[in-house]
Formats: sequence, structure tokens, C-alpha cells
Amino acid sequence: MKIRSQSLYQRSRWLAKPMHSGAYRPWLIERGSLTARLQAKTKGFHVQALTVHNDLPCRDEAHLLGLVSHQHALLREVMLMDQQQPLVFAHSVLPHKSLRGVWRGLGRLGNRPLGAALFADPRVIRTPLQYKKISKHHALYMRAAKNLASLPPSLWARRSIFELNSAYKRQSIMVTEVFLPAVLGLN
Ligand SMILES: C=C(O[C@@H]1C=C(C(=O)O)C=C[C@H]1O)C(=O)O
Repeated sequence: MKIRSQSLYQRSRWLAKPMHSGAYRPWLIERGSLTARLQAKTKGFHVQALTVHNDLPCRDEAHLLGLVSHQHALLREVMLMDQQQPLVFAHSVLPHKSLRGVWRGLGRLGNRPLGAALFADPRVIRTPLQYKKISKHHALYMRAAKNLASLPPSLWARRSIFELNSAYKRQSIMVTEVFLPAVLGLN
């Protein structure tokens, strides 16, 4: 029986607004492509793919994606970088049933940005964002902060579901982004 590695993730509430997020707020509420925004504000933007593997999503992720319990999905984790500087850690849940049609290649992007594929298609809808201030005990924190020289007491995360209504009915994926302190230094 596989123990969900992110059990802590399930107990926390995600909020409809990033309360008291300070300088992170403009980054958190931006609904356009984060990739495009970072490309415009950096000289050395690139996506560093970390892991792409088949696994059990967290219970609340599975619930929001309409997956039955014990149903695996493709989990993609990347770091959005400016040269050697980590900016945003991204954790995406790609249900296998969604990897069809124009989305069939989303599991094989490597270092190509997921956002470019999502925002290029006018049929794709982004559902409302949810926000959470994650502490050092949160499952995503340590993966996001692994290469930071100093560990902040908490990080701001946001997530949303992207939907594509196509011939394959409703396809959806969930994207979670954890913002690292270096984004505050971008003008
Ligand atoms: C959804 C976007 O795609 C970005 C790129 C990702 C990737 O390549 O896995 C994941 C999340 C985003 O930070 C975006 O650009 O807004």
C-alpha cells in the first residue's frame, strides 16, 4: 500500500485570496502566463525539468481533478530559473485521461515550458486560482526550497486547474506554483 508522500498537503485549506502576501501579491494574482512574465523580466530564463513520474496525486488534488482514489497520474515538477537562480517551483498533476489530442505530448515536454502549450490554445480555460502560505513542514516546501542558501519561514503557493473542452470531452490538469524569494528582485 503506497503511503501518500504528501499527507500534510491534504490537511491544509487553500484560500480564494492571497491574504497578507505583501510583495508577492502581484505575482500571485497574475492570471496570464507566468513563463511569459518571467521571460520578459529576465535575461536567462529557462525551465529545469526535475521529475516526471507516475504517482498518486494528493487526495485534494485528485478530488479537484475528478480522479478516483488510488488513481495514478503523471506528476511533473520543474524549476523556473533565471540562469542559475531558482525563481518558481512548479508541480503539475497530469491525469492520464487528459493526455490526449493536443495535450498528448504534455508528459514529454522536458525543459520546454508547459505554459507555452496551455496559453497558446484559446480553448484552454484557467479556473480561479487558490492560494496558500506553506510552512517548512509542507510537502512542497522542501522540494521548492531545496537549493536556497537560506530557508524562509514560509513560501507562497498558488494553484489552478486548466481545462480544455475538446473531442475527448473535458480534459484538465492542475498546476501548482511555489514562489521563491528571488522573484521579488525582478523589476
Ligand atoms: C502554467 C504555466 O507554465 C509554467 C511552466 C510549467 C512547466 O513547464 O511545468 C509549470 C507551471 C508554470 O509555472 C505558465 O507559464 O503560466
